[in-house]
Parts: sequence; structure tokens; C-alpha cells
Amino acid sequence: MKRGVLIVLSGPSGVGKGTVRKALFEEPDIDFQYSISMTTRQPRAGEVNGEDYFFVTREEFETEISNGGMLEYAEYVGNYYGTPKSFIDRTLAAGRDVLLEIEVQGALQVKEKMPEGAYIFLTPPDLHALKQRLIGRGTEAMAVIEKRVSTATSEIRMMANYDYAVVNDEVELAVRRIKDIINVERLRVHRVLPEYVEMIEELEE
Ligand SMILES: Nc1ncnc2c1ncn2[C@@H]1O[C@H](COP(=O)(O)OP(=O)(O)OP(=O)(O)O)[C@@H](O)[C@H]1O
Ligand SMILES: Nc1nc2c(ncn2[C@@H]2O[C@H](COP(=O)(O)O)[C@@H](O)[C@H]2O)c(=O)[nH]1
Repeated sequence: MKRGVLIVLSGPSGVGKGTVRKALFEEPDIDFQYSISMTTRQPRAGEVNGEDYFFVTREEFETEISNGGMLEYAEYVGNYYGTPKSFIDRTLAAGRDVLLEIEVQGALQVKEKMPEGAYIFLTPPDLHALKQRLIGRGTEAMAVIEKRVSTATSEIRMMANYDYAVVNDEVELAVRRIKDIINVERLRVHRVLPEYVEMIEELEE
């Protein structure tokens, strides 16, 4: 059995990774598993443990690190964020496609370990729009927004380490661009897009 396709969607906080990922997952021909991250940050209003994140204490996170349970992790604006390894290994080995939505330090750690994935950097149209999106989301205090925007400037410099850069000017357009990238990846992994295999077999009978 062929392994699943690994897509890593990354980019600065507030660029719209979560928004674009949710819209992508609503597409009828997209059947990706979402990797739920672990974090030490406090849940926001409406966030559900085990759906949005696994919310843990610093002690629990550090135990996971020392047990070798994290594929990657990073400290980002005062909190740990990381990807549990077992879910990724299990899902890809079962031939299912996985999407990670993570910040830049973590994405580059995964790229070192799993260069066969597709690494997508989602960019804002400009830094002003990025800040406005964070303000508009209304989930962080202004001091935290300033830290996230200032981190974004160094993250954007890392764009060249990715395979693809996608501008999130409009969600619908960003989704379409990412779907094109996914098809390139599926073609690389499966050689023929799986939905065409049956059609070819029927024609050849
Ligand atoms: N193309 C877009 N145009 C305008 N606003 C957008 C666009 N994409 C997302 N947004 C808005 O920007 C804000 C941030 O989006 P979102 O939470 O998806 O970003 P994120 O990159 O996932 O952030 P974080 O990394 O902090 O989780 C949200 O309020 C969202 O509605
Ligand atoms: N390195 C990782 N970064 C992650 C992971 N899960 C989320 N993130 C990123 O952290 C920042 C902040 O997230 P927020 O939910 O507090 O806004 C953002 O860029 C996320 O994409 C992860 O597992 N590893």
C-alpha cells in the first residue's frame, strides 16, 4: 500500500491558516486527516479539547518531549506547540493523507525528518493586512498581537525553505491554489490520481 500524502500548511499567525484549512476540508473531493496539535496555551472561548488542540500543562508537554512523543515542537510567543508523532505515523502508514497546520520552526523540523511532504507557506497580501486580521479576530490582547506580528517578519524571511508559497488574499482563491498543489503531490505519490484508476480499468476491459 502507498503511504498517504503529507501536507504541511504553515505561515505567520493570523494569515488565515485555520480559515483556509476549514474551507479546504469542506471541499467534497478532499479527504485529509487533520493532525490535532498539543499546546500549553489556554483554550480560547469555544475551543474544545481534543478537537482544536490537546490542551496540556507545561509539565505534561515536557514529559511528552522526553518520551519522544513529538514529531516536532516549538516554543511560540511563550507557549509550547507540537505535533504528536504516533497519529502521523499511523495515518500515513494506513495510506491516508494528513494535513498539519503549524508555525515555521516546527514546519522546518518536520521537513528535515520527512522531506517527501509538501510544504506550503501561506502569506498575507501584506503585513498591514496580517495585523488587521489578528485585531479583527479579537482573540489576543494587543501586546500579544504585537509579538505575533513581530515574529511574523522573521517567519516570512523563511519562506524560501518551503516548496510552495500561496497568497491568502481571498479564502476561495487560496483554497483553489492549495488544491492544485495537493493534486501535484498526489500525482507524485500515487503516479495516477486514484479517482482515475477505476475509469482507466473500465476502459481497458
Ligand atoms: N483571505 C482572508 N481575507 C480576510 N480575512 C481573512 C482571510 N483569511 C482569514 N481571515 C481572517 O483572519 C483572521 C485570522 O485567521 P485564522 O485564525 O484562520 O489565522 P491563522 O493563521 O490560523 O492564525 P493562528 O496561526 O494564530 O492560529 C480571522 O478572523 C479570519 O476570519
Ligand atoms: N510548531 C507548531 N506550531 C503549531 C502547532 N499547532 C499550532 N501551531 C501554530 O502556533 C501558532 C499559534 O497558534 P494559536 O492557536 O495560539 O493562534 C500558529 O502559527 C499555529 O499554526 C504545532 O503542533 N506545532
